[in-house]
Amino acid sequence: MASDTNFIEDFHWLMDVLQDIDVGLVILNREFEVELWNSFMQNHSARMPDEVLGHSIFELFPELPASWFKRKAEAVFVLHNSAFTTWEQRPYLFRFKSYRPITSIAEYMYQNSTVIPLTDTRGQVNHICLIIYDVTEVAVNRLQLQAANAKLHTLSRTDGLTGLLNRKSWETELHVEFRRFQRHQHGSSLLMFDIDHFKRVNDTYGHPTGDEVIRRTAKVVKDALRDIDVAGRYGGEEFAVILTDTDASGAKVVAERLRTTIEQLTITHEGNSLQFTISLGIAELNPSITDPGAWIEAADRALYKAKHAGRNNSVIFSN
Ligand SMILES: Nc1nc2c(ncn2[C@@H]2O[C@H](COP(=O)(O)OP(=O)(O)OP(=O)(O)O)[C@@H](O)[C@H]2O)c(=O)[nH]1
Repeated sequence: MASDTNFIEDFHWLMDVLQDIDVGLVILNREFEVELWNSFMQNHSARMPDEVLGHSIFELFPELPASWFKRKAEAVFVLHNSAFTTWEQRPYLFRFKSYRPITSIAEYMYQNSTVIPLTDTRGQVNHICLIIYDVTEVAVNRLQLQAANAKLHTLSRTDGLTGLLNRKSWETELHVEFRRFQRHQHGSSLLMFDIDHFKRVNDTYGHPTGDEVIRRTAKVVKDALRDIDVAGRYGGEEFAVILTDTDASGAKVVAERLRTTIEQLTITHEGNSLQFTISLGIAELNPSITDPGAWIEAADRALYKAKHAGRNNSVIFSN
């Protein structure tokens, strides 16, 4: 008799603990009807046990992917092994709102979950227990770190003033394009251009206006190019563009479009109003260009010719 009383007391204590524990506990039968619903589940779903007990979990929570969950649960019923799902595989099983203050960026509670088999006195598994862990803090920290790393990666590749690729990452792209040419021998051209008499812009209007001229030039480049073209800020007021699948005559069309757009641009900055021009050099890749450095040199030589021919024009490289 005493041991019966102890057993009942132990059982009640155990139930109290399970009710109040800070993880979600749900017991389901073979029909996926809820047989236990602890206070964690109650609080986060705002559904009382009498609303859920005896009802199918899929009818109660349509967001729970039924066929996926049944497959997972079936393995637990049959093999008697536990199954684990992380928030990275599925952010949540139950769409509970996230209330934690530090996690304002998480609208919903991120969850890990385990499904464990419940063996009866005959050694059979006719019930499973679904355990839900709130891992919102871990998930949000991880996601913030990933976002910060992605941002850092982008920042390390781009030029702060213009948002174009910086010289180092642009040169990496040039090497990639050069290797692609060696394999496929497709047409590919390099455009290098430089703002004419830029020193005068700085000297006349000041450095901030000079910076604005560089920024606006970069914007013209971004607006004028196709997504596959790769533009970079090569130096102070020098820009470089890889025009993929473009021969010299195609590159000349792009160059002239850039040149005339910039020629027609009027920049107004800090009370200054000014116009400016650019000079461009074009070099189409051909088998006599044996490395990326020689390709840049060819475009640079064409640019030099454009400068010496009076500026505000574009020149195609020829030996
Ligand atoms: N405002 C500003 N000026 C820069 C920046 N980077 C380089 N410069 C200036 O750009 C000027 C380049 O002058 P030069 O190389 O003599 O060429 P230029 O005056 O454009 O003359 P040409 O190229 O021969 O037409 C220098 O005065 C640099 O100080 C920058 O980020 N911002």
